[in-house]
Amino acid sequence: MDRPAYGNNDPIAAYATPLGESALAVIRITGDCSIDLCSRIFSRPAKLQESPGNTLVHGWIIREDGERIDEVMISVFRAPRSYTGEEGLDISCHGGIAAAKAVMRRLRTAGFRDALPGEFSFRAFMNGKLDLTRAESVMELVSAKTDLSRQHAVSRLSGDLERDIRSVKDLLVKTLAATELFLDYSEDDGVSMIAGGSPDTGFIEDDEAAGRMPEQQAAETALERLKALSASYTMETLYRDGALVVIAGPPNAGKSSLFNRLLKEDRSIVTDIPGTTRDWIEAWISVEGIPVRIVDTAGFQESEDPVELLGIERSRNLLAEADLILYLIDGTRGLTDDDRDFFRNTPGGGENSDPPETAPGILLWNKADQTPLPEGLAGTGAAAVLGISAKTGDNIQELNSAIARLLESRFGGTGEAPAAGIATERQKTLVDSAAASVAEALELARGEAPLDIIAPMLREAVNALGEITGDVSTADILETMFSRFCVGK
Ligand SMILES: Nc1nc2c(ncn2[C@@H]2O[C@H](COP(=O)(O)OP(=O)(O)OP(=O)(O)O)[C@@H](O)[C@H]2O)c(=O)[nH]1
Ligand SMILES: [Mg+2]
Repeated sequence: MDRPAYGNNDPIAAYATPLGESALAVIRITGDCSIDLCSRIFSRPAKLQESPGNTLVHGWIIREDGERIDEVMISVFRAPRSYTGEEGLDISCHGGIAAAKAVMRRLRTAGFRDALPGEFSFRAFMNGKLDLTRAESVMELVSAKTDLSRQHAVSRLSGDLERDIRSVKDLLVKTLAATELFLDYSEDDGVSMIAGGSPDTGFIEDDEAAGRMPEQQAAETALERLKALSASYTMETLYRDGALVVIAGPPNAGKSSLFNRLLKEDRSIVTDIPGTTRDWIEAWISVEGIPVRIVDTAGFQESEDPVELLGIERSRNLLAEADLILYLIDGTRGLTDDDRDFFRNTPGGGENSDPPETAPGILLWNKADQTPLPEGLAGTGAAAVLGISAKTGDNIQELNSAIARLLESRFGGTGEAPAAGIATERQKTLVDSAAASVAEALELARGEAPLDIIAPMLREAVNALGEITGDVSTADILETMFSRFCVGK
């Protein structure tokens, strides 16, 4: 395979921690002769050169004239027992911009070049330390927003997805091998090359009736598993990217109070003056492990004030983008015609809204501490109705569960505990392409098409799956993928 423009095993260096005031900063280096090169700018060169892998060495990074730059601890890694599979060092220097930059400058003069984005993981892949699904999960882990998204990324990093993909691939290889073997015999002996063959060729066992290909059951199982993997993608995007949940409703209903309650922080201004919130305000929260971008909006009301009107218009625009709407009413005032109209006319309002795929809405009867939710409040078209108190926190736990369940079902969840599935657009495209090829192969077999037309479809599917793990990959694909990583990873 051609190597991408990432180059060879040059000694490279990168900040592994953000540049800023902190106790420590870590600079990673890897590549040919990196230990030797680093020892030339280190106060104890012999000690560093002799250090076995997975040990720590204390000393100073020094200038050419011997002046000390910073006191550091160096973790030594020897090939192949390192993240990249090459020899390398993690230099822990003092935190703060000046110290880390000075060490980095010194490394450049010693012969290290700055690493490109993803270059460390790229080398790990090239040296067989990670397959592509694991390499991708490294970035997912770095950007995980909640504990659950971290768990899913860790599962992929541990190889769960890789194993799953490889086992589906094995099923297809079984069908492909049997099909090709059958083709080889057919060519030699001039027997039927139609799927399933004809019973009198003697090549087809009794259980392989016409309209079937050899080892067809394996291909059928593979197709089912590919479909399930493809369906897992939307749920994974929910855990990875999160969802937009908008709090809307009439003025003074308690929207900002609810926003603060969900955030567990007094962020949005609360007063008893209707029209307090004029522009929307947002924050990220975790709702049962789902990252949620929650937005507090201006209450809908007639107004002459151009600023308030703009705020209301922005609120309405946000509703169109929302994945879920929390429509809050003031229970002490009860449900008004305007509230019913909201569920009838607004995108997101009710099952019969048009278009139907817009967000569901939960009707929240707030201030239930003063006026409890009346029984049998029906006919609103809301996906759920709950009495809550933003002030006392009553029923907020139930609200969190309702939000999580509705988001999961909107993102294709089945109600079962989520298992880690496919996580990137790249994986999804390849899984879909493999599924399409297998489906076509099965369709052709059912139509008793010749096996020499079917075999290439199976091969395409096997190749697509190989591309997911990186067994089959081109320089272009690798370059595009790793360049999305951050520097130092
Ligand atoms: N009793 C009671 N009062 C509440 C509750 N939630 C909010 N309030 C009060 O209702 C008033 C309005 O609350 P806000 O949170 O500012 O309402 P809002 O919907 O953001 O109002 P606007 O920004 O003006 O649209 C405040 O005086 C709150 O203290 C509740 O659950 N129970
Ligand atoms: Mg408000």
